Amino acid sequence: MCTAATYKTQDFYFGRTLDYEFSYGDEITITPRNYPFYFRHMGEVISHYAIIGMAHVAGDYPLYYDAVNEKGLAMAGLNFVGNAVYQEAEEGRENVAQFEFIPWILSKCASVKETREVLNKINLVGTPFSEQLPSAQLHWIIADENEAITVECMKDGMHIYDNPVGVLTNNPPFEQQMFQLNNYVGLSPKQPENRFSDKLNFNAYSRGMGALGLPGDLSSASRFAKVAFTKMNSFSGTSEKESVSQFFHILGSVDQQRGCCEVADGKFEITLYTSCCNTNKGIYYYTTYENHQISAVDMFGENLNEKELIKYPLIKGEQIYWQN
Ligand SMILES: C[C@H](CCC(=O)NCCS(=O)(=O)O)[C@H]1CC[C@H]2[C@@H]3[C@H](O)C[C@@H]4C[C@H](O)CC[C@]4(C)[C@H]3C[C@H](O)[C@]12C
Repeated sequence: MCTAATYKTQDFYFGRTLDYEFSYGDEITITPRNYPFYFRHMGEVISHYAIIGMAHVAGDYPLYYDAVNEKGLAMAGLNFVGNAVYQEAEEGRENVAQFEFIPWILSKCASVKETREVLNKINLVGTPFSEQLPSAQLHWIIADENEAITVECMKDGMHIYDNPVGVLTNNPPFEQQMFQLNNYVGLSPKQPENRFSDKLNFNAYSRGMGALGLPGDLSSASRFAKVAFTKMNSFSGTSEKESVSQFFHILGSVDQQRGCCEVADGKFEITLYTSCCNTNKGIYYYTTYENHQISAVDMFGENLNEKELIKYPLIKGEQIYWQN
């Protein structure tokens, strides 16, 4: 399972949890402006916007999971198993392989508005990256500081939804996730008022009872409601540190601990990493399952006119600050 969210204070933040039972070998990867992209069906793009994000780099190609470009457009792919259906390549259309989707959009679009136009022309195809890395069944959230959308390719074609809540998890399809939020309309961060019956006396014996009924399990539909409630009611200062801290708390509401989601005998899905990107400043913050200290890579700290990928391995292992 995975969860993605957006958050706006002074700047705009975008990030995700990557929940899985193993890592593909992920690195913070900066694709500078002159790294040549060779798109399988669309040819070469020599110069483009710079991108920073989490990727598995295979054969010098950045297979991005989530990323943001230098214009502040952000995008993440999350599992959509059993629902994602890609098309066959067609003559005369902009055929983009599923693994190229993030590079294709982030290399050329500066906003969601521009993305919508590019999406109208795309035919998202299932061409695999390699025999070892076949097509992943995903859906995507794409966001800038003004709006967010969800893109789902299903058997009846590509759907582009406005995403007013700015979150995405996994199954079921996005329209159903949004519909199910109706179940929680009565929840509130305030203490509950008695609407049950004026013939009974109630005692709000604990704080937090206004949100009683908010799910806490790890299913995708439950995480959608949990993180939507947390994000929509989130309150923080607007400084960088306060915003980043709050963002990690928002995604912390759907963190997966080893042991609670068994996907095969003795194999557990966990939150391998959590990311938070300041899309305005091009800074990629992250924590990993074993390292709660926030680490960061600043895209603009690099020479973005280079041609070679710039990679930073994840810092793993707890960084404990001893006070005596
Ligand atoms: C496994 C990841 C998604 C995690 C997730 O959503 N878990 C939910 C589990 S569940 O459904 O709810 O059960 C996805 C997100 C991005 C994916 C990667 C990216 O799409 C980039 C390439 C794409 C290649 O086609 C396959 C390898 C790959 C390197 C992908 C491997 C894997 O499918 C990733 C890492």
